[in-house]
Amino acid sequence: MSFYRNAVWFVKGLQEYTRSGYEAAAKHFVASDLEVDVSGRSFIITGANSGIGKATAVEIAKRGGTVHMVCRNKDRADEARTHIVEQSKNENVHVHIVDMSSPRGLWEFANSFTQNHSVHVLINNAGCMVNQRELTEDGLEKNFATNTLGTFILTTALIPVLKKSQDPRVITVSSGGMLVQKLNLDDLQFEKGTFDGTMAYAQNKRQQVIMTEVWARQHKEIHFSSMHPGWADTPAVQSSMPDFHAKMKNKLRTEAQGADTVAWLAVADAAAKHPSGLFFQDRTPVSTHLPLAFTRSSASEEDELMNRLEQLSAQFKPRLTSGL
Ligand SMILES: NC(=O)c1ccc[n+]([C@@H]2O[C@H](COP(=O)([O-])OP(=O)(O)OC[C@H]3O[C@@H](n4cnc5c(N)ncnc54)[C@H](O)[C@@H]3O)[C@@H](O)[C@H]2O)c1
Repeated sequence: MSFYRNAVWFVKGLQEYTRSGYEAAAKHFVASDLEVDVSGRSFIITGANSGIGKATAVEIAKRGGTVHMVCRNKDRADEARTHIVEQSKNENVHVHIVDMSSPRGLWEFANSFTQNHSVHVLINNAGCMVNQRELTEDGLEKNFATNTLGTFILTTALIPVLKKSQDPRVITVSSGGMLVQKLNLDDLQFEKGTFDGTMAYAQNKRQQVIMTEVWARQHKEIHFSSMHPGWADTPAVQSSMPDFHAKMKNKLRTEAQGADTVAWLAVADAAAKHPSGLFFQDRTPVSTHLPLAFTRSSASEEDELMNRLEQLSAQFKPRLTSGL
């Protein structure tokens, strides 16, 4: 089954996820969708110092939005901030230093952030593909801690404040790679068998899509989406998938092309007209399953995922003053 899924996925990717796939899809885009002014709206973008996150930050800042960059490394974040301000001529770009793989750090960030700022749109963009099984200082597997638990905690912590905003949205940058994985509740932190970083990543990205669907059902006031940026030439692809990058580099999308649907989901009125909870590719909702791939999970399995994440994240929740 995994050979079938991988083969079908790769053929689909060559047609759709490449630069030529983007160019074909872009012929149907409505240019005026992005002709908006989002001054006064506040956007949190995780991993905004690089790749798709940085390109998204530029697009939002150009349209007047206030950008809150959530990044791990201060020097890299400050450098990216300078670039975003230069490109957009918008000074309302702020840096917050947070490690997405640190549950405690995330709870603390969300608590202090919400005491001083509003948020209209959360963009869960930070992500990693760590190819060896590594643990964080809390003993969590690193891909899981960053991609799944980090996304879960930041979103959960911000949902109450998002609900107080006008037209609140949450966009999670997942990956088409998730199409090869079925939710696996037996081994959330990849303790069993031989570790495969690509499959761990794809499993996390499947979990992000499921979280988005469940949140959309639970929180009707907020518009949730997940998305696939296509195959874009970013530092993550260069460092985590060097063979893929070497073979595909002439076919990869630019960072801006990868960011297009993220920005569209974040600012366009047309995006919010779609139902909440869908998975997008090139401004269009697409299936979250390949044909005959048997990757669907049951509602009870999906609830179980959310319960496990809730329990795990609660272990790291400090006593906080604002009652998050
Ligand atoms: N580039 C692609 O082809 C592609 C395809 C599918 C999905 N994606 C997804 O797009 C998103 C952005 O990736 P990219 O390709 O732009 O790569 P990138 O390396 O340029 O960006 C990833 C960002 O996440 C940040 N990050 C990683 N771990 C973090 C942590 N623990 N704490 C805080 N920040 C952390 C990085 O510092 C970086 O800013 C990721 O979620 C990735 O999975 C990318």
